[in-house]
Amino acid sequence: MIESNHNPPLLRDYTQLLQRSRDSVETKQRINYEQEMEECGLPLVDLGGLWSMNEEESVSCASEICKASAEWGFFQIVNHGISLELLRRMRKVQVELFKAPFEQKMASGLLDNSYRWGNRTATCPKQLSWCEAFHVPLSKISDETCYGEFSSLREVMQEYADAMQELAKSIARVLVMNMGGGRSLWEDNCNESTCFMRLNRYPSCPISPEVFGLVPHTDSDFLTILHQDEHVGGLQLMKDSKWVAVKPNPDALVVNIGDLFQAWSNDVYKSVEHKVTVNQEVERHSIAYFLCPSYESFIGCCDKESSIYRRFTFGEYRRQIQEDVKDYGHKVGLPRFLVST
Ligand SMILES: C=C1C[C@]23C[C@@]1(O)CC[C@H]2[C@@]12CC[C@H](O)[C@@](C)(C(=O)O1)[C@H]2[C@@H]3C(=O)O
Ligand SMILES: O=C(O)CCC(=O)C(=O)O
Ligand SMILES: [Fe+2]
Repeated sequence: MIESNHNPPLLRDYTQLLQRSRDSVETKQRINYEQEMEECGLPLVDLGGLWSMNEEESVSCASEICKASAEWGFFQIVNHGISLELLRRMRKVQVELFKAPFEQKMASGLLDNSYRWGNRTATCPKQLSWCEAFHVPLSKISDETCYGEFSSLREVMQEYADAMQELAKSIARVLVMNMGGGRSLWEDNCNESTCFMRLNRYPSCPISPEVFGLVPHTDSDFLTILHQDEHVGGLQLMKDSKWVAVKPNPDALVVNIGDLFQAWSNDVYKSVEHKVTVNQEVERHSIAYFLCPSYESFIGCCDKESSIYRRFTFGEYRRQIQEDVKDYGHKVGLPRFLVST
């Protein structure tokens, strides 16, 4: 593939590393495995029940959310209250943004300098991500100076972030109440300035399935709401020690539990590993909204007596991840914070 001037130079930068390991058994096994993947339907929750005045309906909807969070760590939601018109408008500006020349995305300070691409610190092919992203702190979304010539982005980003914030909080409230928790955990610590929004683009990839779109990871937040591409699949998650692919549902958003809810619930809710594969012919877009607390917030456990994780702040957690990515090429995550280690 000739890398057009809006694509990051992924192939050029990855070539050496790939050539060195092309013949390895590990790479060959991984490629065979990817080609055999089947699609699955995630638990589907109709959020209509949650907004309903009928108590039986709202109790049953809440219990579906909690069951899926404990058994899958992932579910899809319909009737979520976010208009299709807003989702499409946001997707349209996202597509336009990524069409900007690579140099401009890299160097013009766009969206608080939040542009990232690939993983050039990787030491083996399984650490390579074939993607570019803007990982934007919500505190910067209203700041006009972040947008440069993309000033029309601001209004829709703000509208999208506000809508996602409300939705994420409604789901988090259900999960907290189910464990008998009060409002203190996140109502006071997560707000419109502590969360993140990540705009992802996975360019078509001539060497798929040799590299991932996004390497296997768990999210480092309370929960994530994902608006994935309506037609192009690629998201896979771990279920019963096997990778399963998520079939795109144009009417649904995908919700997944992050590390912080797993820690807070003492492993009742599961922060499940997921990854993205790439496609030889078509590109894929997605937007993730991460519900996060402020860096100073302590992530305790709802049951302080029997907590399996030590208390830590979100800032401490993020720093440890960055250190581990630097030292080992990947995130270690919650196991680092177990009381017994
Ligand atoms: C190299 C890495 C950065 C990352 C953790 C990881 O080991 C693998 C995936 C990355 C990711 C993607 C989703 C989220 O944006 C993120 C915060 C996460 O939890 O996993 C990032 C991590 C990061 O940027 O620190
Ligand atoms: O693009 C996707 O489907 C998933 C993205 C993701 O996992 C993330 O941004 O954390
Ligand atoms: Fe993720």
